[in-house]
Amino acid sequence: MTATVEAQRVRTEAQQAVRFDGVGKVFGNGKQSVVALDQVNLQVEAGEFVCLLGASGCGKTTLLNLVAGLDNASSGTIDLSSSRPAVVFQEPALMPWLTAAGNVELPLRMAGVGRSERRRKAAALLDLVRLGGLGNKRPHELSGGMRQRVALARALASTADHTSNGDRHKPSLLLMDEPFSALDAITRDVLQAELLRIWRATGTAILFVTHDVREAVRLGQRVVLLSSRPGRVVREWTVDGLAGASEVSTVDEINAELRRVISSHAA
Ligand SMILES: Nc1ncnc2c1ncn2[C@@H]1O[C@H](COP(=O)(O)OP(=O)(O)OP(=O)(O)O)[C@@H](O)[C@H]1O
Repeated sequence: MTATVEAQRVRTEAQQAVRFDGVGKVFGNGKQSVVALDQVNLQVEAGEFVCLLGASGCGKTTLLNLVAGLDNASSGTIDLSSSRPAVVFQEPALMPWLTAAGNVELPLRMAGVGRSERRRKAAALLDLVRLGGLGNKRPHELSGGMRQRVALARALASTADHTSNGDRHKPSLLLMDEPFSALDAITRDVLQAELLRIWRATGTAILFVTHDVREAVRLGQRVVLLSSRPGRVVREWTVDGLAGASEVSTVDEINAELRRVISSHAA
């Protein structure tokens, strides 16, 4: 009986990667204060791919920072059931003095993974992002798209359940903050397809911030729209498996809603 309850508890925990209840974030005090987020309610299931969309300054990055533990919420609760989330930023932010493999190994080293295991895992992750054989290159020897692949492999190393500290039942969570927006259109298109392949291969949950409605609909299973400041969830769409005319009409609908949100803020 106890074992069943325990199994149920683990399963329930594993079904959600992160949950926000009434989350608010205020920067500063008094008249100078900025309410970045207000009463955000959102849940990302284990293994789910959610895209967060909103106008510039609506609090998307703030929200990711709260999940990543880079900042604290002013109100509400964030229930993080995943192993330590990893963030992929617009800029890959690799250590220039380390090789690609060295960059991927870094979070493994910090997690206390032994040397030979680190090497093995870093090589496997570089293979996963199709950089097998380039592990000895330094960041300046790689293209922008390749550097972002290394950053993705490093994030996967950081969030993967490779430790023996009891995180075994926890889902992994990847936070991505406009990771492809600095890339040219062709590279972006290729990396979007790669990210979908990697998401399916790893089963990690992804919370992906973007300004780009097409990107959100192409990648996400669910698209969540935040209002302009303060950011609050105004609407969401299930976009899993959309194609052809229904994909086009959903993109149009989300674009119209995004424009409405932006203009209501400007008014
Ligand atoms: N450290 C901070 N101190 C004060 N205000 C901040 C701070 N960080 C963010 N803000 C403000 O909070 C609001 C939300 O910022 P945030 O960067 O989260 O928006 P965003 O949706 O990610 O924007 P963008 O799409 O342009 O990157 C903005 O008005 C911003 O100026």
